[in-house]
Amino acid sequence: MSPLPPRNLFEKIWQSHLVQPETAETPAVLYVDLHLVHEVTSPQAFSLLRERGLRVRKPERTVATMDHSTPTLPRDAQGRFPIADAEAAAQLAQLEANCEAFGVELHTLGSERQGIIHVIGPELGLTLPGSTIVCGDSHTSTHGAFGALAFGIGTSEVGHVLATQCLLQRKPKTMEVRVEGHLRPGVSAKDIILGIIAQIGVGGGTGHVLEYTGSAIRRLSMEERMTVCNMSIEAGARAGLISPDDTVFEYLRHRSRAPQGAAWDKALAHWRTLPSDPGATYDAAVTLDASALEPMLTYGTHPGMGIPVTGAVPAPHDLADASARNSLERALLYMGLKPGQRLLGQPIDVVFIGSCTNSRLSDLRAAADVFRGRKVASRVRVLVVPGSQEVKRAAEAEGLHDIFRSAGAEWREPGCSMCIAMNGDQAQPGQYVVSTSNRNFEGRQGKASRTFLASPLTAAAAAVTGKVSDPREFLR
Ligand SMILES: CC(C)[C@H](C(=O)O)[C@@H](O)C(=O)O
Ligand code: SF4
Repeated sequence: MSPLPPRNLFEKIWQSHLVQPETAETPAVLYVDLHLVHEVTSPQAFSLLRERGLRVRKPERTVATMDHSTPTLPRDAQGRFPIADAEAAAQLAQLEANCEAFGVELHTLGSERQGIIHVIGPELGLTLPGSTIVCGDSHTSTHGAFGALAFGIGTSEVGHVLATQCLLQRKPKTMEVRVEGHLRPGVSAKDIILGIIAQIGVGGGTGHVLEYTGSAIRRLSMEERMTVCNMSIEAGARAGLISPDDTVFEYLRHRSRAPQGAAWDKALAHWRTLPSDPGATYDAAVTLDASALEPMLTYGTHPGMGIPVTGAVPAPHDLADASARNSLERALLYMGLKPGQRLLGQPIDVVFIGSCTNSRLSDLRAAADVFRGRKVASRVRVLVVPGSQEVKRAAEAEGLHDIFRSAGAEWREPGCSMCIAMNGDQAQPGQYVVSTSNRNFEGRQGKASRTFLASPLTAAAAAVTGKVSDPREFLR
């Protein structure tokens, strides 16, 4: 008997969840282990079930939270949540009613485990290696950090999954993204992923599932791995994942919803079979040298427009391709930046530390290290928004909130907040925001606002100087 050909992690998960293979006419049918739900992309999906008289196929494999439209200010004197507008209020009320009617677990506003969906899934121990996870949200790729195959899906697919616990999907291709070498001080996981996207472009991963490999990835903590996988979608990829190892298993051990006792031992034995086999191949491959990376900053209006923070903005006339030249010209006009300009010293107005990319405890600690004993620059507004109630409690237990507040930053309640500005937390027209989130699209953080994406360290450095700064000058 000939041995099985080596398989990569994606192929193993795909094959073990395949209900029906794809044909020329129909996509594959894939079983979904975990369906995560939030208020923005679920209302129409639940309406679809109502119209058809369907129930949720597996409520026990469906978990919802409120995150996008939730206020990050506490209850007012009357005990009411300061919800931004009628639309936000309607979304939140609908999710509550839908979860109640369909028997879905909901982490409602103000409850103990509420937070950004991609922060609470891992925290609760719901995100497991080798599983398939979907959510009506593009940053579902975050869960790939655990060696799960995690897809962002659209609202109609949310309806399909609610009704059937299955997803129709064409088989993606695979791409190995190998990152070797040691990160230098002041360079973080966020800089790795901004570096990768700057290299391969916002379309570089299209049609592929990325598997991040290499010694630099192996050394990352669980939270850092989530930062990297989170932005896979910004490279155009269908998903991003990392073969699971002891870092993953140690993170999950004793999480409330992870398997316990004998079930844990059994799960662990299975998880150890998941990593890509030696000799496994991919449809494409790229490499990045972590030791050559510098702290990164985006200068434009998509996440691929990134440069080292010490670098100069590229000039449109240097680009041969007309459409690339046009898009750069447009981006620089929007951003109010000049070709060839250095970004160091560029004045900024707002700093946002939060989002499913960088709102976990280690992110807040990195920022707090810069703020400790320093003040936010005058006229700069700083919002620090933990990713979940659990992150908030943990940060407060070690006094991080005091550090932020003494520096002059606002310490908020958990949610998506100024990552997408759906809850009223927004920058003003023309303002420059250094943001630890994942998208710098036009108007995303407020009408006509301008976003520089960066790591928590780089964002905090800008907060205390009032301008784009090299975070390496603030290392202690
Ligand atoms: C609102 C939601 C559908 C959206 C997404 O899919 O990613 C949001 O989370 C975002 O980050 O832009
Ligand atoms: S934090 Fe931002 S990127 Fe993440 S789910 Fe919320 S809006 Fe989307």
